Amino acid sequence: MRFHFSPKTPLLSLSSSSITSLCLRPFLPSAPKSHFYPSLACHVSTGGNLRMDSTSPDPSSSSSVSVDSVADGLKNQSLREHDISNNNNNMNNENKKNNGKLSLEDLNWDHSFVRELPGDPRNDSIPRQVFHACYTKVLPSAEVENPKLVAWSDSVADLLDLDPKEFGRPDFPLKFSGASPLAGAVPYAQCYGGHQFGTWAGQLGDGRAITLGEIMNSKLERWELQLKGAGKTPYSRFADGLAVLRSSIREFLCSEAMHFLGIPTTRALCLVTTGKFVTRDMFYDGNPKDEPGAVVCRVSQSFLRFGSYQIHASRGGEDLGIVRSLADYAIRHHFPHIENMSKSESLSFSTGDNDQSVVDLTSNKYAAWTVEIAERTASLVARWQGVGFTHGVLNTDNMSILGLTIDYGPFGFLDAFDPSYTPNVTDLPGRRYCFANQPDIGLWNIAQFASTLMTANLISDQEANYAMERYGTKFMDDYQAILSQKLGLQKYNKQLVNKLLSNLAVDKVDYTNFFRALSNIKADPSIPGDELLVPLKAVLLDMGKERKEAWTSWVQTYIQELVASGVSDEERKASMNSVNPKYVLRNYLCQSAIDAAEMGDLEEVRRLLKVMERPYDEQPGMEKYAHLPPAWAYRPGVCMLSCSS
Ligand SMILES: Nc1ncnc2c1ncn2[C@@H]1O[C@H](COP(=O)(O)OP(=O)(O)OP(=O)(O)O)[C@@H](O)[C@H]1O
Ligand SMILES: [Mg+2]
Repeated sequence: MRFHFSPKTPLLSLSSSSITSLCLRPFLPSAPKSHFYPSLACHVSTGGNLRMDSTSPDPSSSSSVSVDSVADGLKNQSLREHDISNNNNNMNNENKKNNGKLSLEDLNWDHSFVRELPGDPRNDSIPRQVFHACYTKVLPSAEVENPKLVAWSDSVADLLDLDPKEFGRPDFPLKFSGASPLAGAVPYAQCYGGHQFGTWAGQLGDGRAITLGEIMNSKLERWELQLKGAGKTPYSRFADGLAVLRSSIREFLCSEAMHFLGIPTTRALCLVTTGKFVTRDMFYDGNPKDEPGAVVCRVSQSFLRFGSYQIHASRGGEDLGIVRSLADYAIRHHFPHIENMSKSESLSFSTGDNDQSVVDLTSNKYAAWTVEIAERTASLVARWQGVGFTHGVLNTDNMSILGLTIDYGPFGFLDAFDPSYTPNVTDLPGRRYCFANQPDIGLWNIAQFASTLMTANLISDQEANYAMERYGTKFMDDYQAILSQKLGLQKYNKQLVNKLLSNLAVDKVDYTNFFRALSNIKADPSIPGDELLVPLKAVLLDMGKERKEAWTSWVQTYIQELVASGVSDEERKASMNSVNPKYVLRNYLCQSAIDAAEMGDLEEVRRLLKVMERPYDEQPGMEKYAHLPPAWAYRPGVCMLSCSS
């Protein structure tokens, strides 16, 4: 694969044939290629094209759930419920209690971001363009009344060395709704920009997320804490700075579900309700609805995004120096191996077939950094494809430089296999961010990022090309390895995979349940043809003769491959079940938990978290969480969502 990249010519005359071949383009509705590859303009265009849905609070609006019923329901949750010792049967945690575990007051804060990078001299939250600065110090300001803890993650507390007993403190919800300050925090909102749906949108920034600072744990890991939904900042533009319980439950649960699936992601420490209502326009009927407000405390080693760099490059002039400072900052704290890169390491790569030029990554740390970001992104997207995760809004402001899944908005896991699936109604016209396009979009976003660094003179066009090339190679390698593991095979068999994906799409087979059931196939070529589909009968539903024959033929080929691999059925089943989850956070499961929580019953959110913490285990008694979506799941707002939340 060879890309031509120059700041002067529009990028992405790129032929990403090797990626698109895996992207099931043949199954997609036709969308003009140019839609996916608009010209690269981040360093020349400053035109705003904001796509955020606005909110219009309307006091006269009717609401299906009254403020009082929810408030009462939430009030009834006694503090005893939040006592983590009642909830935590894990002996390890029991042993660790008070053994190196810290209270909120004892957390080890550091504030490297505000200390090392330029800040906004103003600290008000009036919406404005913030120039020459990476952040604005602002305090959480969401209105709060009797906030309640909805859910929490023991495993994230563990990352922070936080004593899980702290979740039971009466003032915990006040602190994590932002109503009462957390000792040691220095809150700020980050300035960033981004390409939204392929168009440069100018300054975006943390419009409703407020970072409290970074916590250094006993392993000297740095963890940034951020309250999402904590009120307005200078980056809120025309919106309210708030988040609703519905979207916060989705973000909280999916952050943790993805982590336990083994997919790099930002994490979530806790979710609290604010006790106040927030009005949102519903995309499906255009009516405003009052919903309970909420705040999620997100945790990540860093929330730096591609857009964190783009905004400064787009402004040019002295702000180009900020791109460099931000790159130095990221490398220093999050890519120390690159900082310490030894010249003696052999890191030279040929850039093309003719081999006229060689990229030496040891001579430019920014190039090595770009390549690593490209590879991490490729690896992340490959993992998404493996579990059927569709992000829904892969704008460059939602792309983490650490290769983490970030921003759980209108995401969705595939139920029936459909490469053109997008969970985001805003995306329906072009399906830019549909499941099958994610690998290409990852590359498009890397191209924007690389271009940003070129604009700041940190990398050459050759190095940018090389990073994109590495994206393609890494994606292919990881995707093929993941698909092979899912099939229980040591070697990637392209024909077998292509035929399988085609069959899955034709028959709209449930992606998760299919792979889980597949481990029941025995590597026995003597099984008669009419019995071959028996192990799959729960997942291959309502099939005519022709389709049965297509599947039988595929299973026959598959069995031949299994026999050739020589692995025992038991061993293969165990290894397949360790990569093919039984439980994924299907949108309808989220919705059930949301419906219950909005009525004041918080148990379903907590139960769902527990199930999603062990996605690869059978979990007897929890089988209903692996069921296909019921008919009601197809109502608008459940499997199809909007960005506005
Ligand atoms: N209710 C809101 N109030 C203020 N700003 C908002 C609101 N919703 C979204 N934004 C801002 O709009 C931009 C794009 O929104 P997007 O849906 O990607 O982000 P988000 O879900 O708020 O944030 P994040 O990427 O931090 O998870 C971001 O700058 C975001 O902060
Ligand atoms: Mg976002």
